[in-house]
Amino acid sequence: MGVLFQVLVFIFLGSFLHVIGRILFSCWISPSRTHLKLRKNGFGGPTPNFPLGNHKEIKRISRKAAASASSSSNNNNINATTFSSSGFSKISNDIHSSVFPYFSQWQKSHGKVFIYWLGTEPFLYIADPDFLKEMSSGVMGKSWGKPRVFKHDREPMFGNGLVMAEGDEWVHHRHVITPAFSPANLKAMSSLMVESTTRMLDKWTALINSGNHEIDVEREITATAGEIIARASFGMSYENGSKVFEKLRAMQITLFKSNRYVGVPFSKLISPRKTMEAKKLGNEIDALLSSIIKAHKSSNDASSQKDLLGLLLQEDPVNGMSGTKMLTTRQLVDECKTFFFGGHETTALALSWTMLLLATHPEWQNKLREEIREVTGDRESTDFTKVAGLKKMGWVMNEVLRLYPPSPNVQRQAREDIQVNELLIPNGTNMWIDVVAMHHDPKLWGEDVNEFRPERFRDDPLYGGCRHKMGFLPFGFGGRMCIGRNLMVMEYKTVLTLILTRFSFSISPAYNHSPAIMLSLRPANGLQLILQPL
Ligand code: HEM
Repeated sequence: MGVLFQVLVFIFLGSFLHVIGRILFSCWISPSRTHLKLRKNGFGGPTPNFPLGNHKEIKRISRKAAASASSSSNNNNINATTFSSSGFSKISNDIHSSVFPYFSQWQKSHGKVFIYWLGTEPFLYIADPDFLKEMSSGVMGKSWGKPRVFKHDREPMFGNGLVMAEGDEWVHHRHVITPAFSPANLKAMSSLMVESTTRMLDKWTALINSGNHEIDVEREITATAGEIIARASFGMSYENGSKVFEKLRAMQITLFKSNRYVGVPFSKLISPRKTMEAKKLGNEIDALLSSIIKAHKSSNDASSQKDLLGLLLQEDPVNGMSGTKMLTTRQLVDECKTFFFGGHETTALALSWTMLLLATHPEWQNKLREEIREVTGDRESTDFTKVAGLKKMGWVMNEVLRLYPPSPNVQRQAREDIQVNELLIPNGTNMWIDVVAMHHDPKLWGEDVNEFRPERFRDDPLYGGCRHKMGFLPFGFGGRMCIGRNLMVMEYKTVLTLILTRFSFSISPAYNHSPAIMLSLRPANGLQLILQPL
């Protein structure tokens, strides 16, 4: 008995010490090593504290910025929307210091490349396109990882879908999914886009006819983009699409609206209710999507073969494998979540910010209407190829993506040591690429950087005259660049064409200009516009 007891105590103590050792290694020794190697390169940064890293400072600076924004707003100052007696309104597009106040402040003392800490995870902050180019030039898409700390945090939302997959698994998924975005497949989705948008616009007309001219267009467009992605990508009915959409939205709010301590060990225990809630929503969404996939597999409906899910389930013509073998049901569920989320919110935000900027620049509303008339020939035409040829609309789109990039940052984690000239970025380094900072950098864009000037893209349609090719990254960079960008462009042009041919719009006095980050860059209080039928 005595010996058995001693053995049990020994095993218990051994396991306990093993667990403590592992925690110490992953929370302290390994990140400190990475940090030391990075410091050796001469990178500076704010001083971290164990175990919160720079979270405290981030919160303090954010609180201060919010307080000063609210007092400026009361004084009709920097971020406020201002109205003159004629009703003309003006907004400030100088948003970096309000959406990322801590980065903006740290940049002043530490430059455009520095180290900061989220909990026990060191991050290399990058807002220098030259450094980014040097760092990424020799690295293939499949060699980049995504920060494990975010994967963990966002697991209920994306699972291990394409956004999060790595290595050979990422190559396989990207290879299977890419053909689904071919021009022919996109064309087939175009009529669904027109249908869903027309339904939304008919609702707007009904609201206006009942005397309500003020509409929160962000809410409306987000719901419609959700419907479009649900129908076009997965052949979901409007009802099923709405169910998934509502649950994903609830999960996003649960995960990203509250104060979070990403990277802090055991941080999920700080708010167990939220963690449980996100997990429960995640399971419900998975169950719903599994049943949709099952129904899809047994469906003989020809139209369901053409949507994204249908294409993923089709036979591989070369290897004769069915999609079920190409991707497992678990993988399909994760891809559905990834596309549903990544595919509607970003596009809806691009359209919403466009509505805001066009509301404050009525001359551009007119220019676009004129172009639509010239290119499409008649008011109601949304012909896929004609809409694709709307050049000025393309400039407007790029300028909006520059000023208000829906994906405000891009992340990477090194999966091998990376040499940048004489510097070494060690394997495991997390990277945070600040897209908002680069898109608002006067050194890259000139002194008019915060002005809405779509004509920047007239002579340089890809980079808008940016002084560095890596300075304009609305869709990311390299092999991991957004797979849905062509779908987005088509949806953007189709929806905007339909809106502009039916309505003119201006900002409502109810609108409060507060761009904020909730994973994406969004208007914190919706986007209220006053609409007039044409
Ligand atoms: C305005 C609209 C959009 C914006 C601003 C946007 C932006 C981005 C960005 C910044 C990335 C990360 C790229 C990187 O890491 O280098 C990305 C990746 C991705 N996007 Fe988009 N996106 C948009 C629309 C869409 C649409 C419509 C879909 C799908 C229907 C989509 C699906 C994806 C997927 C699956 C990835 C992961 C690609 C990979 O890692 O291989 N996105 N997007």
